[in-house]
Amino acid sequence: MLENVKHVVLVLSGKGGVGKSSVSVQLALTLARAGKKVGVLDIDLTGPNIPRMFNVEEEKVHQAPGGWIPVKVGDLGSAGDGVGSIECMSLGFLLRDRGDSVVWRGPKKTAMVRQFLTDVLWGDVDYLLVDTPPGTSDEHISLAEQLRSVSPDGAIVVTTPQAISTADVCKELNFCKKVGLDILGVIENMSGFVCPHCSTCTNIFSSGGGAVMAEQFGVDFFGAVPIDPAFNLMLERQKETTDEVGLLQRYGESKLFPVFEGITEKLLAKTEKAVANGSGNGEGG
Ligand SMILES: Nc1ncnc2c1ncn2[C@@H]1O[C@H](COP(=O)(O)OP(=O)(O)OP(=O)(O)O)[C@@H](O)[C@H]1O
Ligand code: SF4
Repeated sequence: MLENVKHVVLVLSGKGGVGKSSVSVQLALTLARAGKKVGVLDIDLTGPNIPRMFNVEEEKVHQAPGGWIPVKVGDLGSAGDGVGSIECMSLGFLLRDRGDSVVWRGPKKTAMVRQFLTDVLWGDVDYLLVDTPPGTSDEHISLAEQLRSVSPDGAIVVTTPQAISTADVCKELNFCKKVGLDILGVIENMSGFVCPHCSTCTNIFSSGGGAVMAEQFGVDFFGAVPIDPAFNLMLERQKETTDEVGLLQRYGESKLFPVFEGITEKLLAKTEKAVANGSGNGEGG
């Protein structure tokens, strides 16, 4: 139920493993630091990573009379005044065994996604980020058509420098056009490597292609995000961390945070301008 959701933003990629889920998580953290109430809907049925990344994989989803109640990410801590909130919903919460994988055929997946879009009791949410399964196949086209029913503000396309040198990104952008999804912006992830010893950022692969490609397609380039092993460690060590410092504050110290602050500013400028012009998520207020 999306009545109280102001903006719906899809996070897409043509290929798996390019960092779609970590981009969704970082957008959520940065938006929450900016005071926004954020929902993350993980419909990546083959690899529902969001619960693990937010360290809520042991949580149970409760069923209320009107639908599922999303799981609140509890350990955000304080990162100053006016901090928002994050809640999430993922197929991962519904699998009996966390190690189970989903080997469903198209119609069953489509039914599950429909249920996820209609039967989750989101409260007042400023931004609902939808982490979608990777790909541009026929199955994804029908999924994207379903997603259009929730009147998204548009899609953020995640790519990597390697993908830019192939036809993958063009395929992704053409896919969005074909299914009538607005592209809010492109993010080039894994663009360079932040050394864990001296913090120097080195371009391992070519970089800058994302910006050039975005220009060629006439879409906005939101930013280039380097690989930072410390970011992975931060997520992995959440269970062992016993100090009072919450996830928002810890992420605020990450080398990737300033990059996502820039990306989030562009997202806010674009989506809030659309509302001012009267073309935001049709479901929300
Ligand atoms: N910029 C980055 N710095 C460090 N690690 C990263 C970065 N981006 C992604 N990763 C790591 O790479 C791995 C794959 O990323 P992620 O799960 O976000 O990709 P995905 O595109 O969502 O994959 P899938 O297609 O399986 O859903 C994860 O372990 C993630 O933490
Ligand atoms: S980036 Fe280069 S100089 Fe810096 S620690 Fe790593 S290897 Fe050494």
